[in-house]
Amino acid sequence: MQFSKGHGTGNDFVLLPDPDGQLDLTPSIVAALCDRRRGIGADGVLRVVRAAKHPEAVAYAGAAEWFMDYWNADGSLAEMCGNGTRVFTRYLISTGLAAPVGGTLPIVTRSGVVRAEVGSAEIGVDLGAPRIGGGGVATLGGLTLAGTAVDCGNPHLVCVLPASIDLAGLDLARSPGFDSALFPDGVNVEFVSSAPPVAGADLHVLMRVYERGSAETLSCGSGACAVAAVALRDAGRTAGVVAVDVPGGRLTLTLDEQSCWLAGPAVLVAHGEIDLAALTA
Ligand SMILES: N[C@@H](CCC[C@H](N)C(=O)O)C(=O)O
Repeated sequence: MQFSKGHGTGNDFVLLPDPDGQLDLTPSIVAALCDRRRGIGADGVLRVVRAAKHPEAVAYAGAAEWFMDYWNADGSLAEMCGNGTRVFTRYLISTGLAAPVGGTLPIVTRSGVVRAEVGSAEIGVDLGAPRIGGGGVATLGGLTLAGTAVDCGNPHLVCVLPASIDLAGLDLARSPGFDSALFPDGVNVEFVSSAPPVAGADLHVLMRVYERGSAETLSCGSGACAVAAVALRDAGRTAGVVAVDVPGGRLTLTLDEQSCWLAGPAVLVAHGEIDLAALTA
């Protein structure tokens, strides 16, 4: 089976072209593909399938041709993947499967249709306005950290660290604890600290994330949207540009009441063939 490998600020994906929805993709195949020793290795899988050919996307086939069928590294499904939509767009354009019209390309996700905007190096995507919810807590080692629930299509808990806690020193080798009554389907947990001002942004923060289904990753686009929304709220603003530095690079978030543009690099690094039978043997 053909595959490509790509990443957005180090959040990496295996892309599987399956335009007619014929591949019987299973959680165990996804987990094997994402295995960094026995498989290709990735934070998730993006199956590239026509919306008209996938039962979860067919209702949107009039609005967008392609469905990003996103799977986490552990084989679970997620509603949204911000960096995934940007890498998916790069793949569609570079393979000639789609071309932007007026610079934009619509993509179907489990969370509805998002609009990607294609620049030469960067790809931006409008994930829609994040919905800020109530408070929650994350536990990590001996720490109990206050957070804010944010819905970006998928669930997030944004924990802004007190100045006394060093972001780089957090041990994210294991999942943080969270309130499963508040997040019955699990949650992506972001840890945030402030950073000195940078040109072109109203606010600048540092972020690490422990992703539902993928453990700690170098970047999370929807997580960066959630973090930017909380940073703007805490600054008493409803709109603005937030630079979010993740271990894999910089994402730029531009928010107003209606939209959240997530922009950053999206690159394809490999194309090849994988033996699915050997992978799961
Ligand atoms: N890395 C992604 C988010 C992927 C899905 C997430 N792990 C979940 O289960 O919700 C991003 O860039 O948004």
